[in-house]
Amino acid sequence: MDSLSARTIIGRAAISSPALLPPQCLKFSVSFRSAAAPFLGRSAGARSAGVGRISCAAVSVSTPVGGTDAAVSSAAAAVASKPTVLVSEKLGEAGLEVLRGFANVNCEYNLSQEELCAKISLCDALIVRSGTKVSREVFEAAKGRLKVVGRAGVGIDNVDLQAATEFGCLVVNAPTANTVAAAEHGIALMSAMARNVAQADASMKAGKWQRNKFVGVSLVGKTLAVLGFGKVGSEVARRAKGLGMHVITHDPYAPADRARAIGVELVSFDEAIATSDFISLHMPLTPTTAKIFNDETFAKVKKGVRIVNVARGGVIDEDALVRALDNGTVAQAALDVFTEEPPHKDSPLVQHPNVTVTPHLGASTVEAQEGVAIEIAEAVVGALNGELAATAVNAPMVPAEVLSELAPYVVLAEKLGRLAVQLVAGRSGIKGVKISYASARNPDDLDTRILRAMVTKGIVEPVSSVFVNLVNADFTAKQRGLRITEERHFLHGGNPADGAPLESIQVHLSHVESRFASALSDSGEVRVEGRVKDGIPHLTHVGSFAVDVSLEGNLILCRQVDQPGMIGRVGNILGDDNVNVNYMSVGRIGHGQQAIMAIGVDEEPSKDTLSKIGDVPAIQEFVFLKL
Ligand SMILES: NC(=O)c1ccc[n+]([C@@H]2O[C@H](COP(=O)([O-])OP(=O)(O)OC[C@H]3O[C@@H](n4cnc5c(N)ncnc54)[C@H](O)[C@@H]3O)[C@@H](O)[C@H]2O)c1
Ligand SMILES: O=C(O)[C@H](O)COP(=O)(O)O
Repeated sequence: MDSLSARTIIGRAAISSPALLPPQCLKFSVSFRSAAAPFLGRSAGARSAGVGRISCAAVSVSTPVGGTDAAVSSAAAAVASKPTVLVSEKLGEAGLEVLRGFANVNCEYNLSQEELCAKISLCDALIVRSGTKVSREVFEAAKGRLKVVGRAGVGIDNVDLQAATEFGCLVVNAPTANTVAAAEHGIALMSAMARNVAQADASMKAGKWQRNKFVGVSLVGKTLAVLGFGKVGSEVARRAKGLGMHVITHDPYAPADRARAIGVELVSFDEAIATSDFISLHMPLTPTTAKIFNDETFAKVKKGVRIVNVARGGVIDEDALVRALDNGTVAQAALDVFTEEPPHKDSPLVQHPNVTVTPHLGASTVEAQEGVAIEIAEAVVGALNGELAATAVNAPMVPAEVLSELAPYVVLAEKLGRLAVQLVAGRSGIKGVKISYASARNPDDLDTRILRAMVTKGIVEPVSSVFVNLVNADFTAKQRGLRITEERHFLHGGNPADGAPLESIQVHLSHVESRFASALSDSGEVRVEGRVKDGIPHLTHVGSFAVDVSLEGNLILCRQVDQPGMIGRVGNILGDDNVNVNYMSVGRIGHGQQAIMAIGVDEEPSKDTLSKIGDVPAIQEFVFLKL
């Protein structure tokens, strides 16, 4: 019988029958449902470690042959006071040591989904890598006991965050410790691909000596496009420069000076893919980057390009890549990640002679795994102790009454952040963010932490793999070089007791270029303002223009010369594409002068429909924004 499938009772140890076990190793299991306070609470006895030997197999205690009942129950009490952590994938020893100093640790690898569900209600924390699916069923099966899921790595696409939040379970990750390992693997794959190392190795092991067949290409002097200039991408760029490559990068949200600092030029996506000999992918998998490499993109690359992917399989349409390899558009590919992992063994991509593959090894170095293990173990222990986790990825913590009052403003703040970031032109980068709140409340009575966090979330999430909440918002902003300032405008004359907590929120992004020039204020910053009307967030200003559109669905902003018939023309174009308009407003400078039309739409218009809107002669500029 293993320790986690043993009978559980709350608050005291349930000792399994000695008759079923060797007398030297009595096993028992306990539940800590009461040990964790509301937010993962502080478990008082958790640090007072043990009587007896507590092994990696969690709640396993040895007692000498003939040990007294008192000794057994004393050991039981010590174990009962510790939380239980299930580690479901291989974790570095140093991290296990940190965990063992605090908790009963159970390492059980390769669990099926059913086995994981069967054990989880006996665990306070679960630590995984990318191979364990922490689905809604797992949270349901935990029956409220699971307090923390620790992801020993960056990507948390294998954890159902929505379910975690619903079940009050904090999710933490280890975002930095495997950066260098991933970058090194990218460089290793690029070099191995260019020199046919894997193919030549297989050929020799098959008894052949094919020197002419495996002539490679050189890296020196070649152009490498790094797509995604975050933690891993910038380390790849640095290393590639050391190999004598000309490195360019595309990252719509990376500050230009960070790229300049290491001698890398920021270019547009089309320029990057059209001019490079090698492409290395380092962006997160988001709705925008999903299948960003597809038939259309491959048609624009330099013929014979070589592609490396150590990011996420889903950023490439794998069928399109096979076609591009077959017709020579792409000469070679080196892939560490796949849409489905593991991929089918007969996958035409994996079996393609011009493709080099590794089974998601980017983070798999001894050093990275030790680093990740320590990082995640400390985060999990801190969280079980009720401390704020800097790498938390879900679960905002705000008193219920504050949350309920601010609820519609929380939505407004996130949507304003989302709008603002989408209005920024590709290459200008974002550094300064100013949030202005107008309110009749005494500034001391207004807790804006969650609003600031939500603006940060709106700005960061659409463009990265980072998940932002109240816990990690400031940390994330700082890490990404965002300087967020807040300003409060006290509205005299209002009655704070009767009124809403806020009149309006403005988000300003300074020193950026905009995709929609009208979003720039007189002082040259992207500016959007919103209010809550009847509980619904509305956009009320874009740049210097007043508009009024509810922030639901998606948004089209058009600047045009004020003239009759514009609403009808654009409405008809959208109607022809079955796109439902849910809200529309026009704000203008003066009669017959410039005006801005803000159109809320339920569906996403096709490219063709958007270009028809752009073709309306009176429309000077327009932009489609996802809320
Ligand atoms: N293979 C592995 O084992 C392994 C290891 C570590 C990380 N990863 C993956 O690598 C990726 C990058 O990780 P990171 O830690 O550098 O993340 P990061 O958040 O530091 O960097 C991602 C960068 O991509 C940029 N970006 C977002 N949308 C983009 C777009 N449309 N085009 C170009 N750039 C865009 C962001 O601005 C950001 O700078 C993630 O997908 C991560 O899961 C894989
Ligand atoms: O997102 C990550 O950190 C990497 O993809 C590594 O995943 P792994 O921990 O399963 O190796």
